[in-house]
Amino acid sequence: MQSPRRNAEGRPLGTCDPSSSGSPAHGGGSRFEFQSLLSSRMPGADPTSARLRASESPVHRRGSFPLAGAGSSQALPPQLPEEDRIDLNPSFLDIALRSLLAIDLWLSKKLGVCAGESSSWGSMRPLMKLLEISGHGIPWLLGTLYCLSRSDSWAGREVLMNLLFALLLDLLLVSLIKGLVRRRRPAHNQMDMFFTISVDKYSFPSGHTTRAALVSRFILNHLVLAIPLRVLVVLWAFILGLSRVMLGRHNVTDVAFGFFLGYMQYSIVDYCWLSPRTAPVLFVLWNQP
Ligand SMILES: CC(C)=CCC/C(C)=C/COP(=O)(O)O
Repeated sequence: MQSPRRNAEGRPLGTCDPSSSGSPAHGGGSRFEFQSLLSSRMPGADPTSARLRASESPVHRRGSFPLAGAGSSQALPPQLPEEDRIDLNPSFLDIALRSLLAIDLWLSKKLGVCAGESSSWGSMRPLMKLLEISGHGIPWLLGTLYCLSRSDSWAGREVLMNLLFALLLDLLLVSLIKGLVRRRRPAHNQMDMFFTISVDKYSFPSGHTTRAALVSRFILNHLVLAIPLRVLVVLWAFILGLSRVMLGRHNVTDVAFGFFLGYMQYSIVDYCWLSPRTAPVLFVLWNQP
């Protein structure tokens, strides 16, 4: 007759010491059999596979599986780095943020209909890229500098000087936040943007969107425009933001925060408004009509 299989302490599997035998508290019956099967291997018999099992199990990741330490401190699984552990007790805020992130990724993928030539709206891609150029920093900076050099009125120079300040502030803040947050662009994005700087490999926030919100608020406040043109300016900013997601350049939250940041940046510019009275040096330097 075949002899029963034994655990590391020499006890046949399916039995245990008298103090724990059959007690539900100690996991009697078949559950005990499972436990003794584990313990027959774990405490020193095969430390390598014990460690492997420990790292595979989410319970072991918490370092709280009772059998792991049974009888020997050597058998305790190694503590994993914090980021590798599964948090079994997340806070409400944690759950809310993770859900928002999941919705953001899902929606951004769904809306990324011009992300490639073969995408469902791939034929619209050239139009979206035209919109992209309309919100790029280079044409706005060069255009403002050109107008500043051609302006022959104090009022015009003051407005353009502040637009230049706004554009530079925007570049600075967006680069700073992109460098701090370091959120990668969506996986479906093709990195074929014209003239980017190093932080532009990151996506949060959308620089085109901050510029669109900032510039459109600036224009609405400092240019006298007919109503249809004012509507056009707002539409341009909105469609430019949307096109960032459609092109696959950004997630929805990058664009939403971009609108918010651009809007707030205008408030900063308005608060620090440069004029011949507040910044005389700047205006004297540019006083060559
Ligand atoms: C180098 C200059 C002057 C501007 C860079 C403009 C640019 C490529 C920004 C990235 O925008 P998104 O964050 O919307 O992709």
